[in-house]
Amino acid sequence: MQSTLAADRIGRRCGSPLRWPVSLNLHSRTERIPRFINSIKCEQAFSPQACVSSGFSGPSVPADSWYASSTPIPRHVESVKIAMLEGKGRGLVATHDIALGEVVMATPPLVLVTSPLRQRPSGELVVDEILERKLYGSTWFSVLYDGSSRSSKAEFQLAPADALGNGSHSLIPEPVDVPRRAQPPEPVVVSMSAAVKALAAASATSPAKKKGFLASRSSTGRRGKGSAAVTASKGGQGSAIPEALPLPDRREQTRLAKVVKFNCFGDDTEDLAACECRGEQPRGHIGLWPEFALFNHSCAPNTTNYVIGDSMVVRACRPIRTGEEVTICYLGRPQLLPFSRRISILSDEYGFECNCTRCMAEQAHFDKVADVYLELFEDVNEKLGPAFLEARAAGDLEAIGELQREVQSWLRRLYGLFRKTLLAPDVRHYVIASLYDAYDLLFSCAAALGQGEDSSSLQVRASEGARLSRLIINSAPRLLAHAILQGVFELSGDKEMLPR
Ligand SMILES: C[S@@+](CC[C@H](N)C(=O)[O-])C[C@H]1O[C@@H](n2cnc3c(N)ncnc32)[C@H](O)[C@@H]1O
Repeated sequence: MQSTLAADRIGRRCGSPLRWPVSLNLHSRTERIPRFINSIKCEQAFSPQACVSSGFSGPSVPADSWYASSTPIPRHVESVKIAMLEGKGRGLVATHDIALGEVVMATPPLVLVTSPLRQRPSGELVVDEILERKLYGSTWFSVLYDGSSRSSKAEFQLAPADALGNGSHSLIPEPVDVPRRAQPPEPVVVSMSAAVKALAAASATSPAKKKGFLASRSSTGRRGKGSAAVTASKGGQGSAIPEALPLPDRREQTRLAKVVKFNCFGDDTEDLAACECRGEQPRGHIGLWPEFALFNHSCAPNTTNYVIGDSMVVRACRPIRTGEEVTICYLGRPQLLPFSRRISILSDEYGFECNCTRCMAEQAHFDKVADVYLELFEDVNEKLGPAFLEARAAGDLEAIGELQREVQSWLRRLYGLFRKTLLAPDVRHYVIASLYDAYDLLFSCAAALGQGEDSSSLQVRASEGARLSRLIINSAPRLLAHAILQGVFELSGDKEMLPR
């Protein structure tokens, strides 16, 4: 969930694609968006209406208004309810059949720290805001997961949206036996300079805070990076929080920091297409959306999520049946890492062994292709990718051609193995998703060499897949491997991706 905190380290430790930001190697995300949207929807203008008619709208939420102006997004939590799930603590399950593209949840933050595009503020700022604004008085902090199994057993239910009025936000979970209604707290926005001052004052008077869980993780050097703004509720229980609420003791502060670590969500950008429609500048952000924090993880999730305005919006990316668990992916970009890397991140950073269908499928067949696959992955990210960037900067077309041939030969070897080992199609698709960087590199080589779209050469066929993948990444920054696969294999056709 705290992709911000994890991702910084993942890049260094695993040599993940974050080291070589493939998705930024040709254009920035913002620059690419209109280009790829145009390429797929040339018959439709890119407008709020186009968004709505192309599947952005959910039947139960009037989503068209979300994209027309920078109006607040109404809270929507009715499609899911809390359930106890074996081995996972609590999770969210569908209360009705959910269609592809339907809004599963739209929920406001308890606290949100924003920054300029492609800068993610540190999670420590979230902790600081919680302390500074006395948000620790919110009932949420007594029920959200804090790393202890006890916390994942706390029973409560989501307050119905209609009880709170249209456009208002509950920051209060409903205890199971004692239904409670609360007035929504008014959000406040403070400038970063105020937040930084408060931070300095608080750290001077409260040494304990520095020792908090996140404080010990400040080696990422992201704390306070760039200018940022903070949106927070005035108090987790609205006016119910007494002004004189004492600062939590050191132990409780450490626990609060853990709640932030396990439940915060951060990204480099908000949804670019939605921002364009709403006339807003996309921002980097990190925040705590308590209702959203109840989703468990899957490496092949059935939803995608992104921030519009200040709200976290979750949409189904495949049909979901009543009672089925609704999942998100905690990994962000590392979702395209090979299985062995993913499970170690989830275990190290999030404290659980992932046994989602994708991990199980890959685990069962992985040994058949593991060596070649991991070698290729390393080679592309550690050697060939950086070499391409260098060659392109130097205008060395010969070197680019050489790199292109090298990636092609890697892929031929791997596909040869696929054929020999009769890898199950679903596993093969998952493995190919993790080869996104290799395809992206082929596309980049082809583009740098000025190779045309009409050629039937491998690199151009591969580039189609890579372009589709990019399209999906751009329109849903929380990228989904299975969505990419759907795009690549259903639109291009599976065979098109095979080297000949
Ligand atoms: C943001 S919380 C999700 C909600 C949490 N299950 C609860 O009871 O509050 C993240 C934590 O949920 C658990 N979790 C999430 N996805 C899981 C999965 N696929 N398998 C096992 N545990 C999972 C892990 O303990 C993880 O650190």
